[in-house]
Amino acid sequence: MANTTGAPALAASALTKTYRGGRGKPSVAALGGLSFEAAEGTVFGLLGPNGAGKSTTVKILSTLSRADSGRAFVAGIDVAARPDQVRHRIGFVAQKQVSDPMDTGRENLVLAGRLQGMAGADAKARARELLQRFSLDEAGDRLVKTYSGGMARKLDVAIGLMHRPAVLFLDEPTTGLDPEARADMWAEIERMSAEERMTVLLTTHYLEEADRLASRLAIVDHGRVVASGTPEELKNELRGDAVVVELSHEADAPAALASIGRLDVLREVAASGTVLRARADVGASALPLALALLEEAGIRVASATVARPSLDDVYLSHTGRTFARAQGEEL
Ligand SMILES: Nc1ncnc2c1ncn2[C@@H]1O[C@H](COP(=O)(O)OP(=O)(O)OP(=O)(O)O)[C@@H](O)[C@H]1O
Repeated sequence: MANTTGAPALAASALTKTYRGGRGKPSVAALGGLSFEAAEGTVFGLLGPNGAGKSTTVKILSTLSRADSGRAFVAGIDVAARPDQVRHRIGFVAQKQVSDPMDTGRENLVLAGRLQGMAGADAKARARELLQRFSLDEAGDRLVKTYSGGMARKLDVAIGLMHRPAVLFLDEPTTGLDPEARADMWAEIERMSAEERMTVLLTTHYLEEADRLASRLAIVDHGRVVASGTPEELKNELRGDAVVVELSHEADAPAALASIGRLDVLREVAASGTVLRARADVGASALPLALALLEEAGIRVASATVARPSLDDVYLSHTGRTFARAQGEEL
């Protein structure tokens, strides 16, 4: 279903949402004025640690939940005012498995198509096409309970695609998959977005996944977008190289910070556990100076690297903490 309005495929504007506690539990402010726009035909990534507010945003955009304030649009249609119109245009692949393990893959697909109002022959043809596309054609007539985790996840994505949605929501599509199944899913998502010419909203807490798949992304932290752009733009915002030094002992971190903090070739020096991070215009010449100072102070170093900025550095520069640490805080 093409979007002929010229509006962005997806738009969220100043969304807020607080989950009321009840029974003595405190309220949780999940979204605190979240805004972004995604252009038609692109993969847009919402990247953030667990609890950042990604799923809440997806639920609001896909009409499953209502915002307390702010507005959300799919293909220019207000999701709160016209949820039925929005539902026809979207596919939603939730974190939990939706397929019935006691049916075959093909039966699951055909049923999903019929529930979406497709005629029987059309649903069967589309099921055949999607089983082939996701390399599930040989497994298509087996019960889903015999599928691997990666196969079941691909079937869930295919179910979301049955009615040819204009926008597909993929909520954490590779969580729980092993590295091989994850790489396979990435290749499928890339192929799918190219072939189906759909807009995909991908939520993920994997930096590598966002970097690889999203043409644009918004980094979400505590219910707000803290940075957005293409992965390259976000990384280019950070001038210079990342210098990373891992200490042998976390107890040395304060002394190490004080020591290398004196170097004026280093900026944004920060410690997180045993890891010290800083930025330098020329990392390769700043690193030996830093190591010399640490040695002078009697501080043992486990490893040291110089790298081009990563999305982790972008996250750190906007939130003051590393992605891994933010992830840990929420678990
Ligand atoms: N139904 C609910 N009731 C109460 N609190 C909720 C509910 N759903 C989410 N929350 C809270 O709202 C905040 C945002 O959660 P949300 O699921 O949107 O984050 P997320 O970024 O998608 O994380 P995850 O990757 O773990 O799903 C979290 O603090 C979470 O605990």
